[in-house]
Amino acid sequence: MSKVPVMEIFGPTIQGEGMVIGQKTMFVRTAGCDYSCAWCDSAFTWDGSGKDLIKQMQAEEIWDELVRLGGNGFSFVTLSGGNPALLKNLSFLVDLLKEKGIKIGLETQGSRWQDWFVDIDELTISPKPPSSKMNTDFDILDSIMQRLRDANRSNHMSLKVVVFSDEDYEYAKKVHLRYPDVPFFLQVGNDDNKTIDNAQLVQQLLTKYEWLIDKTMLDHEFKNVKVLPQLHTYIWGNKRGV
Ligand SMILES: C[S@@+](CC[C@H](N)C(=O)[O-])C[C@H]1O[C@@H](n2cnc3c(N)ncnc32)[C@H](O)[C@@H]1O
Ligand SMILES: Nc1nc2[nH]cc(C(=O)O)c2c(=O)[nH]1
Ligand code: SF4
Ligand SMILES: [Mg+2]
Repeated sequence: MSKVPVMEIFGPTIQGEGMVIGQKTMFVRTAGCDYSCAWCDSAFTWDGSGKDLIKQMQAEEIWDELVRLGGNGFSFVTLSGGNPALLKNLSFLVDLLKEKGIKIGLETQGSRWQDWFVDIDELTISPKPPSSKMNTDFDILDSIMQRLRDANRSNHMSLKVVVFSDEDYEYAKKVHLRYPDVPFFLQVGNDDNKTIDNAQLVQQLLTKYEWLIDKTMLDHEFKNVKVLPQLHTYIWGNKRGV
């Protein structure tokens, strides 16, 4: 059937990350991931802790929920997870959103390809650095980047690497230099993704943001790059569904 496992639908909120940071958007978060990043801030999508929240939904049901939450006050929907790229059937939702005139964003890590990627307006590929404990399959990543280029999607995609350490930073640079023409974003890692002490979290994140900016500004090999915070964490901390 044409259903997909949905973990949560929320919004309107702002896109807190990457190429369309600040964009008013709704979110559809799918369940399941082929990775298990050490610092995943959405581990409930894959570690079993959120399994009772998973709903198998048709595209029309997802649309109804988006409209129930957002009324006619939204024009952008971001698909995230988990890894939405595990789900061939998301093509039905992508088609429906296009039909409704809604712009679509996607967050994925670059481990899987889906044909519906070419219909995404703002596609973020976020390969994972060493601190995640995941290994990047660069053959797969190369083929995804090539397919997107071949489909003339270069203006609709970007790379985003989350950085927690010097080693992560070097990995990020390697990714950037491998695909130098693709818009590239560095993002501050949140290594305290359980705390409810927002004041302390923000202090910590600001310090790390300054560290990442300082490092990048002194680096002559990293030229055309944007250094961003994970904006929503500076506003809502680790709260879910925002
Ligand atoms: C939860 S993931 C879901 C989409 C997809 N699985 C991916 O990783 O790109 C969405 C984004 O959040 C980032 N992220 C996850 N945990 C984070 C953390 N603790 N600090 C900063 N960014 C994080 C990921 O790197 C990714 O760019
Ligand atoms: N506001 C907000 N922006 C986000 N950008 C990427 C998110 C994600 O979890 O994929 C996310 C999220 O969960 N909330
Ligand atoms: S790839 Fe994304 S959702 Fe999957 S574990 Fe890593 S950060 Fe979490
Ligand atoms: Mg998130």
